[in-house]
Amino acid sequence: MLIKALRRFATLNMGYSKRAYVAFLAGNGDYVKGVVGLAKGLRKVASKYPLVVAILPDVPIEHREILRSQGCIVREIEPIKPPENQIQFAMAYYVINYSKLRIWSFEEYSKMVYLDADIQVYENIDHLFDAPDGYFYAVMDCFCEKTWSHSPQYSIGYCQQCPHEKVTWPAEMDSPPSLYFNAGMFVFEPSRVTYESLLQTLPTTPPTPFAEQVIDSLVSSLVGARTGHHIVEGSFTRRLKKGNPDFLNKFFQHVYKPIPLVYNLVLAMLWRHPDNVALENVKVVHYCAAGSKPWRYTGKEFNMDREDIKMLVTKWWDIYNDELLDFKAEDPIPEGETFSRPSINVTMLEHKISHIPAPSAA
Ligand SMILES: O=c1ccn([C@@H]2O[C@H](COP(=O)(O)OP(=O)(O)O[C@H]3O[C@H](CO)[C@H](O)[C@H](O)[C@H]3O)[C@@H](O)[C@H]2O)c(=O)[nH]1
Ligand SMILES: O[C@H]1[C@H](O)[C@@H](O)[C@H](O)[C@@H](O)[C@H]1O
Ligand SMILES: [Mn+2]
Repeated sequence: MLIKALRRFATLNMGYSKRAYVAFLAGNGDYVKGVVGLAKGLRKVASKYPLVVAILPDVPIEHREILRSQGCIVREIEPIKPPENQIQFAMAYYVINYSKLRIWSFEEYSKMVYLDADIQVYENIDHLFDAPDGYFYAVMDCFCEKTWSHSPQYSIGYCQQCPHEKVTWPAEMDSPPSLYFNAGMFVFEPSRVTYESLLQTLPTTPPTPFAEQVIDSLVSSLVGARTGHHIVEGSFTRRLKKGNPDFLNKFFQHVYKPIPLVYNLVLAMLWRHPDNVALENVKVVHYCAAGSKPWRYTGKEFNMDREDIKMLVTKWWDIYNDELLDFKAEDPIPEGETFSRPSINVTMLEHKISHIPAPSAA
């Protein structure tokens, strides 16, 4: 009896101590290449933890097989369809991203690092798992690109990456918006309670254009600052003027801890805030700028002919094409991954990641 109970405790405890990276894949398009590249990249930097891929039912069997053959743990998830009012506001392209919320239900893992399929990891980041529990860690976003033209931040030229030197937040617009993270990479703790709360909060959350991560053409006309359109006052427009955060940003607002941008280099930082970026220190690159997905890269889009971009695209392909990085039968079976104790001192890590990076120290 006692032995049985102890065994059960040990199993539960082992389950609790599991850690993994997690990516998200939808559709039958070419994003599967991104996930394959990511799996190989994580192998190259000798990550100790497996890559779980949360896939929607529309991912074809052949793509699932490719992922398994690359050592990924494939987990099908049910799509999450946001309420109608949110679909009409969110950019269609991002609507599938609500399904990402399912990863909070992966409770057999105590901590996970989410990575978009258009991310590559160039240096080992396993130490992120040792960050103190109870927070949501991610990198602060940049508001300078056209994709942000719907936002009040963009309309007045304000960016949290250089809040003081360029534009200050106008007093008539209340307090400045809270820190906003890019949801392409984050460290989180799966939990049923959080998961249920996320799903329950979703229908009551005001619609936003970056879907799970705010606002579209109607909204930008409501904001009106740039277009000169009439602003209809109301609680909705007041929220917009403050910078209505997208769903995850709003949900985790009070536990969000910014980490240095080396953990998620949003490519536009290279031309929007070059002083903040020391490319040689960057560990994780997010190919999110228009035209930068390595598997679709042509070099023709705006800024895509830059030398640093060409170098980063080549670097991605080198990993993707490297057969030595393919998963081999003798490689450890990822499902068994657990950990025993933190590999680095937690206090050191806390110090390392809990500050907002100074512009020159990125
Ligand atoms: O056809 C597709 C399109 C997207 N995706 C998945 O969805 C992710 C998000 O798409 P992109 O990477 O193309 O988009 P961005 O990087 O511009 O998106 C950012 O904003 C989004 C808002 O919904 C999400 O928060 C996303 O994680 C964040 O990085 C992809 O990485 C990929 O994992 C697919 O699997 N198939
Ligand atoms: O948060 C946003 C979002 O991820 C967009 O898709 C990307 O194009 C932007 O550059 C980024 O700031
Ligand atoms: Mn992305």
